[in-house]
Amino acid sequence: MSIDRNERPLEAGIHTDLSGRMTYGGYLQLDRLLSAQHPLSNPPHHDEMLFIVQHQVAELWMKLLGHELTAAVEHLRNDRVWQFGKVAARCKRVQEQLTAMWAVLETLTPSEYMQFRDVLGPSSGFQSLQYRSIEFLMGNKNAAMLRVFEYDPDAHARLRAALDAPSLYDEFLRYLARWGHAVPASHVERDWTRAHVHDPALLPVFERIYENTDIYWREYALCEDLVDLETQFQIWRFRHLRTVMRIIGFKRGTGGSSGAGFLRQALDLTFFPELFDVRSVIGPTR
Ligand code: HEM
Ligand SMILES: N[C@@H](CC(=O)c1ccccc1NC=O)C(=O)O
Repeated sequence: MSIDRNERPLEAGIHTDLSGRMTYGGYLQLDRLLSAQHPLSNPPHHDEMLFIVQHQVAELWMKLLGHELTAAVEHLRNDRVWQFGKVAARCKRVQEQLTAMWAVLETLTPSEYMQFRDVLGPSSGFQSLQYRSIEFLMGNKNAAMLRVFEYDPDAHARLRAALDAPSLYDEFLRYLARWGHAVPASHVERDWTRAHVHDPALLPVFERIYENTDIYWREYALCEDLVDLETQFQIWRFRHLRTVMRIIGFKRGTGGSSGAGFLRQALDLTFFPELFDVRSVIGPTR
């Protein structure tokens, strides 16, 4: 019995003749994925691998998040509330992964990072197409961000498409209008390229939902999903800021910004402001 030798025997059914057949590495294209980590420091700095892998993994999770959020918007557009909830639940789990990742990067000391930071030149996460697309998809539109992508016409066109399309919040407000809620017409048809700006006229809509959850339980569940998504997004931004402060303090960013001060301003951006504001006007209900 080979278990005595602390070995697990192969079972007879296990495939060992895999030439010309679908394999693990082939299906996942691991040869491409795992040959895309090239430290630029010379000689290679041990910690640059962490920096590269950390960003690549974040971009992979963002790929899934963008994919799921796009589906979520489509579900809302077609009144598929249950399907929306299912996709939103997955998005939240992905966001948790993205947030938990900061703890890995925080093992990089300030002086280790300074030993290879110069190889980054003017590159910065500020130029992440996927990150900016997700922000646009959620509703933080900002046409000025497109300028950063002028060097790459394909990326520019993709971000432009995200700017032009209704966001998650836009589709949510349109959903509410379709289902009889008093959403002002200015939210049902508008210039989608503009960021949503806080509108007190939306408060009665949400007040009615939050004060009558037994009637509007569908709408309430949707609202709370959006609140979760925004909260998770803000936690990611906050953890990014704290990691940045811990590693480069208040140095300027490689992307040309003031650094921590610039990132802190992002904490004041909001996707679904009325969903937080409504709580200030809710009274006791019986
Ligand atoms: C040593 C680690 C890191 C430092 C020191 C850092 C620093 C910065 C700074 C200073 C900015 C502002 C733009 C600039 O001037 O460069 C920025 C933006 C950004 N970084 Fe990082 N970052 C780090 C890691 C990461 C990681 C792991 C990601 C994940 C993809 C990331 C994603 C972003 C994004 C998306 C922005 C744009 C944020 C916005 O527009 O509000 N960063 N980063
Ligand atoms: N902005 C960072 C550099 C940086 O973190 C970075 C550089 C290249 C690719 C991704 C990056 N991550 C986030 O900004 C810095 O100022 O050190």
